Amino acid sequence: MDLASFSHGKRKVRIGKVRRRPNGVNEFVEYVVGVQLEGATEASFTKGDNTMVVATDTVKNVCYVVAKRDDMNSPEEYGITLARKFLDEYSFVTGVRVEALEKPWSRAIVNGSEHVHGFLRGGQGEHVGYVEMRRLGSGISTSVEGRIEKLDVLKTTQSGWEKFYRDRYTVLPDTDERILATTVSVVWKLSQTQEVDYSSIYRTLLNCVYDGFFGDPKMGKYSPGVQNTQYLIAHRMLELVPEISEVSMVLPNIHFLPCTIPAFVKNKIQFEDDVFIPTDEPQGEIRCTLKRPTSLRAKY
Ligand SMILES: O=c1[nH]c(=O)c2[nH]c(=O)[nH]c2[nH]1
Repeated sequence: MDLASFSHGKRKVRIGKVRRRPNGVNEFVEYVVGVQLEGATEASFTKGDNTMVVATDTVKNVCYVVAKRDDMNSPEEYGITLARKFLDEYSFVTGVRVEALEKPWSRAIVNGSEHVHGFLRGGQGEHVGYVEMRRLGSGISTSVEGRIEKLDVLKTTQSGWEKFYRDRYTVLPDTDERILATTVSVVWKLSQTQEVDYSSIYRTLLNCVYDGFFGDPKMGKYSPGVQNTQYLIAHRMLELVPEISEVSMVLPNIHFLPCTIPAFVKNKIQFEDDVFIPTDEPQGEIRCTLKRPTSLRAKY
């Protein structure tokens, strides 16, 4: 029997970090980190020989050592520093995969002013950095992905789903008026990993989601379907951020059903796009990946 693939590490390493600025303002970030190490550790699986295995407890400790030294400005940067530390420290480790997820905390506003050291669990989704670093000849190869996860968004109008394919199994009527709700997941690949402002890219891409999904604050923007809205958001992301080569999005369509329960019908109460029944499942699931055409890829 062949041992086809193997690695080991720690997941769910939770780290909180306070940056105390000289002006008395404190910043706070919380990360949840996962690390997998690759190397010649077959013997620990096949023979119980652990001599070349960095204990997962040590892996966890290294996460905290790097958190002490790194500014933790973005999950991507922290992931790069952490992956590099494992390769520098352990010559027998050949590859590292790091996932760092930033939990959303936002500064508290008290009586209209930003608090210097108070934070609220904020609801703007989660920012994840994913780094793979491997020894390659005498050098090191690095690939970095950023992600937005668990970003719940909803709009109460300016959404429809019409003129889709119909057959004898179709019951859904056309509509140009519905609630559109989803939990946004985006993954973007970086075509360069040095001198990248990962936080700024994250904020720009988050804004692409807001802009593409909600549209103008007064007017909104009509969505003819999750497919088109998703495509336009990903397209705008690639237009605005030259450092990314590829964007993938997964958008569930979380259905809010018109409330037409028998009590409504019996009492001649009309549904007027007002009372809905929120549902958890089933959900539509719409996916796409957009890549920059090869000829237009930035040359780094
Ligand atoms: O935006 C949508 N895309 C679909 O593919 C679909 N299918 C469906 O039943 N409702 C919707 N809505």
